[in-house]
Amino acid sequence: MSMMSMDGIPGGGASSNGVKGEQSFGLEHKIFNTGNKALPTVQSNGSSSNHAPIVGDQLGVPSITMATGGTGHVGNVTYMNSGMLGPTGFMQQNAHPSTSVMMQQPQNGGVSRSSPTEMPQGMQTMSEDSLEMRDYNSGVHHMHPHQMQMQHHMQPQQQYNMQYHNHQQMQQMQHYHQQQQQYQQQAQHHQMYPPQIQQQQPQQQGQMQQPQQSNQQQQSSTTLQHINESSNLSSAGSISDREPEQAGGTPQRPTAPVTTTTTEKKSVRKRRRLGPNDEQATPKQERKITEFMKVGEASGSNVARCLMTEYHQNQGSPKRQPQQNGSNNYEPQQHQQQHQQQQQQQQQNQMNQHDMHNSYWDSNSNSNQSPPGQAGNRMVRTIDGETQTDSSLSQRLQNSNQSADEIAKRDRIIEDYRRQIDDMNTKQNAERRKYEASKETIKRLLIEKNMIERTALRDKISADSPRIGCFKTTRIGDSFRDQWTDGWGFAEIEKKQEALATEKNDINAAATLLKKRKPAELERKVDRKRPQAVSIQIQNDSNGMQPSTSSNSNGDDAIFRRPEEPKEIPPQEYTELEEIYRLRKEHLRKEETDVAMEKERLDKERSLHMRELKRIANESASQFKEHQLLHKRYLMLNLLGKGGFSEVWKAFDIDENRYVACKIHHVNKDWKEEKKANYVKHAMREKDIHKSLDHCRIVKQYDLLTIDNHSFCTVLEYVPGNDLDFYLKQNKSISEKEARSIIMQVVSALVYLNEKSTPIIHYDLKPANILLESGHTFGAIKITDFGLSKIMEGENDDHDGGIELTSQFAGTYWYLPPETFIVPPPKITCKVDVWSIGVIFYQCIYGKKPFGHDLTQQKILECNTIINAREVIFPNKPQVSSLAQDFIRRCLQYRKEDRADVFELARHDLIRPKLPREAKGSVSGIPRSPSVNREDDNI
Ligand SMILES: Nc1ncnc2c1ncn2[C@@H]1O[C@H](COP(=O)(O)OP(=O)(O)OP(=O)(O)O)[C@@H](O)[C@H]1O
Repeated sequence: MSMMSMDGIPGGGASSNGVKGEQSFGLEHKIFNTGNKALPTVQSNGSSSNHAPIVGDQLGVPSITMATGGTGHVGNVTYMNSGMLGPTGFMQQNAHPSTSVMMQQPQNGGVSRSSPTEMPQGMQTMSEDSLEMRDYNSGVHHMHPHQMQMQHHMQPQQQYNMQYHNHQQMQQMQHYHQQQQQYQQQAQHHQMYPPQIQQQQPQQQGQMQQPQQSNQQQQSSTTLQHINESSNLSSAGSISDREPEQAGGTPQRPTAPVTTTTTEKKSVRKRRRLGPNDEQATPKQERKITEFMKVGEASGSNVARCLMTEYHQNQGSPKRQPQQNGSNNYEPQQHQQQHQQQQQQQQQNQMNQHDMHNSYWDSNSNSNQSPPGQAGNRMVRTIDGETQTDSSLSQRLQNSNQSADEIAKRDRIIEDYRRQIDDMNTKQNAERRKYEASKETIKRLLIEKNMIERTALRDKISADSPRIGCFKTTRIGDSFRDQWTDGWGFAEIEKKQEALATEKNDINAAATLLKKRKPAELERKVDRKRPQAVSIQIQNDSNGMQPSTSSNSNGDDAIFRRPEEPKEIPPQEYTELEEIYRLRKEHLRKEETDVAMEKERLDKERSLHMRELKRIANESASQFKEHQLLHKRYLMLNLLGKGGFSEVWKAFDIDENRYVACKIHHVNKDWKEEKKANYVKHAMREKDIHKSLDHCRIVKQYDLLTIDNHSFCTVLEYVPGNDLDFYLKQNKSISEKEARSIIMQVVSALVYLNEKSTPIIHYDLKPANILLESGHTFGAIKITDFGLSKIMEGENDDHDGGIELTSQFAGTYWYLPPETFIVPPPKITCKVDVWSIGVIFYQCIYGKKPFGHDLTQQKILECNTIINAREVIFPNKPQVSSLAQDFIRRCLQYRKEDRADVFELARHDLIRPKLPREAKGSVSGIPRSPSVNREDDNI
């Protein structure tokens, strides 16, 4: 935290009403900047030589501490948080964080009481002579920032030195007096020149101010001319180290010229920075100046501003200029107004002074009595020996000049900042335009891509329809219905199958006949033990003797006669034919398998095709088919599916650059209000529950939007693959390993739901709500659809406890446990989901549901199928491990009290993490499932 302080700034002598500053006062202003607001507090304590407290703001912005003082009295003005314009109208300035500035302006030889011991160590060590850099042509000080910074550190040293060399300075005053008389004449001449500094802001002065301006220009010109002509300050003055109470109203005048020694030169060099009014301060007048300062707070006194301006001139980087109300906004116009006011007040003051030209800067003087001052910081002071007013006026002129420089400099800096801000705004706007344009481009490309995909899909559907089939609207009774009609693909397969069947029959027949014509020797070889009668029969057959079917055989009966038995063929021929028929049968079997597989593929294609046709029909009927942009963010791409009261769209989140699934809930306009309210209630509950969930096996819910009076949308994580239901419809069943992998993940999600402070029952676990990320069953899954889920709020989730089942008979019956069908329903627990897991596992492995597989929901209800589902029966095929069967059995326990809970499932040997053999049963405190023998695990 840095601090800047100005000690010894004259307070009373420079008052705007012309009262000479003989007062001693202590004044402390503090502005505690809280964010953008500076809260001024004014303390007038009358203390002398009060160094401003080192106060810093917590925001790392330098605080400015200014101390104004009369003779030996210092009024401290502390501004915190880098305000540039304090409550008194003083201009404040940011300091470099490492910069501390102490400026003194002894008043008419008065000496600040700042003691060396009070100075920070670093402030006492700087050389003072090397830092001034003046532009003699312009009369304006230009200092390298580094030099300015060094000056800041130098001032306390000067102050210190002045206190110890006042007596030498007194001796020099006589000499200065003589010089000043010459300078007065020159100054009167220079007064006539227009000030350069005024030319910097001519346009900012109003028309009404023109007369004052010209006057002011004269004043400034004087100062500037002095600066032009003075490289070193010729100063003399009544610099006194008297204590305030000793200081009289009139400063002591030097009595005789004194030859300046080297030591004296140094001392003069040190003291030249004392303010002109230091000695004039008296306790009596302190009150007045205090009042002035108070007035200055309101009006922004000229003197205070001059002092502050001088102070600011020593600062390297004016940055923020708070308004008088304390805000830290950049206000160059405010600067200019202040500048104008300042100039006017200066003119007023200067007009009241009759002998104001007693001092000037002698650019050509190399007088040793005028030590080279530091630019900006050095208070060049000449004293005419007659009045203190002259020197203070001269000082004020200089201050005014410096103030004008500083203001102009600040204006330039502010202008720079403004330009930078404008540039940044322009860049930002350009970036924003680019961003918007890229969003538009992404949107356009996505729509284009989607249109291409849609077209391709529709083309494919159209092309596939004749082969696979399509829905045809047919009249059934009074109504029309879409009925499925298979395409030629199925007919072809049928034909193939028929052809194969015919061929198979032919081969079988031929093979049978061949057997009958089997040569006897082959027969004998094959079956030597064959009974004689059979042998004779064969011989008869081979001789063409037909057994008579009727005793009465005549020509008319010939057509009814049994065909003659084929004659025996030679063994070679028989063997060849037999081989041919056998091979043909084998081939037929292969062909039959191929056709069966083709048929299966076609069936899958058909279910996909049917789903796609339905989807396209729903998509075409949807109000979102035209790539709507919901909430200027979610670009609707294509319909994923339609549920009971909702449709799920694949969308692209333009803000987050990701695909999402937008589930749009529609409230039917024709519903009764009660039903609407109930639906919305459920949807809201789904949203609330889902929103709180964050698990890798649960689809995330990102957002909820209202679309119109009848629909709203939940934005969900998009899962690219199909759901398990569709997969099972396509593949009938999956392997136990794959099923176990899916169940393991579902259990993991359920454990998460049950570990929450208020456990959640999903209540609608089924293959359709298990999404397969990769589209197949050997990848990750995510569960979704919390539309029927329930929170176990305030309920005890033990075996006997549970929550009321408020929505009985909602859900999918094949997957719901018996207790949900009992009327009235008992309390339900998370074991509802455990039952569902058992059904899903069973269905995955065996390709059918354990209870009511072929029944409709309605039938299940009517037949009390689930209420009677007391025991699960496992088919012989496919072979399933006893572990898996045990797992299913634990899930499908009829009584919920006997059923495993989610945590027990997680501990089941089938799915629990496999640990090293030696650690089994002891790690993580998970006991082995007692009813299962791991040796049986043959998965
Ligand atoms: N987050 C998602 N990512 C990808 N597809 C999804 C997502 N959520 C749902 N779907 C798909 O959208 C379709 C419709 O989903 P929805 O949940 O509405 O269907 P449902 O479960 O059959 O209907 P209901 O809600 O009436 O039970 C399904 O095919 C489902 O696979």
